[in-house]
Amino acid sequence: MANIADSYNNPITIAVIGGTGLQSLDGFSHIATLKPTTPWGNPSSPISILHHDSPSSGNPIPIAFISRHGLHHELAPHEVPNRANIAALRSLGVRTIIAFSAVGSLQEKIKPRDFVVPDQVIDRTKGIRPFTFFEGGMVGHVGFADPFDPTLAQIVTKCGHSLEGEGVRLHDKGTVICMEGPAFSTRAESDMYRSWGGSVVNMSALPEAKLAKEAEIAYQMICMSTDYDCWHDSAGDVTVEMVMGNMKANSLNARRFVGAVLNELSKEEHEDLVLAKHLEGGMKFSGAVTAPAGRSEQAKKNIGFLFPGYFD
Ligand SMILES: CSC[C@H]1O[C@H](OP(=O)(O)O)[C@H](O)[C@@H]1O
Ligand SMILES: Nc1ncnc2[nH]cnc12
Repeated sequence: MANIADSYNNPITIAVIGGTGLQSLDGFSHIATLKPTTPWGNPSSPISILHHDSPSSGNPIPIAFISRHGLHHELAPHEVPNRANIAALRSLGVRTIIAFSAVGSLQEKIKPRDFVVPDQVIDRTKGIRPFTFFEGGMVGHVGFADPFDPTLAQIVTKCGHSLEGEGVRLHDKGTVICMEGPAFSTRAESDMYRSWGGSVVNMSALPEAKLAKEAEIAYQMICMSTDYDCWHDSAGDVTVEMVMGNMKANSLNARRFVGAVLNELSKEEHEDLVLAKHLEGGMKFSGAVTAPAGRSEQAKKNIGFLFPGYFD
């Protein structure tokens, strides 16, 4: 086996966060394994740096990969260190994240193994997960009307559609209900989410998407339906076996989907998007409200890790 380095000296702009059943990304050269630490602790897993050969330039593009629930799925949804994950990725240079999630379907037309590129989210977490970088002496309010990045979404949906007919079915909009878990929903909750217009349900979209937004990172989740939760008359109530079974059966398509997105993002024409130029400076110029005299030393240190030099 080739030597895997423990450092990587060039900036890495694109990351993939893998969820249930997607704890690694095969088919890429594994160049380095990094173990960064942040003011918010350590990420869910060591960060694998993978080289992806850009089909347009032929040059290798580095991709950072984190396994959301740890290398062996040892972290429950409410235990995922989301702030450490996002801060560690940002500190490596990451400005674009493709996040993968196994979800329950709330609509008949979203069948198990279908993919959904959501454009909205409803928060049903219970406030027990740390959900912001801006606290303890530095207040900030980020716009969250579009929780996912609309331009990145266009690229992701185009890539997904290009795989259709090869076993991939894609829905290019949808509302994710992010529930607390780890227990699955009651039938009354599942019916309520359907009445709200929810498309799919998971336990991971938040605060991940919110923290990425605060960190000025373009973020899009790709969901793969694994079950009909517990509202469906004949499909049977969701179980872990159902989720894992469908994830495993369709993992090749999930990996092909992610690979197609990485191929597209590595094109020069997307350079500004991948660097999230459209988000750059948002927190500095309009997000943070605390006047210099009110900022605590600790908050300055923490926010300085995320945005070196922004608030000096
Ligand atoms: C194992 S079933 C519930 C679990 O699956 C999803 O994980 P992820 O979003 O990381 O793919 C869901 O959000 C729950 O955490
Ligand atoms: N039914 C469900 N509810 C919440 N998270 C899920 N992940 C996969 N299926 C799910």
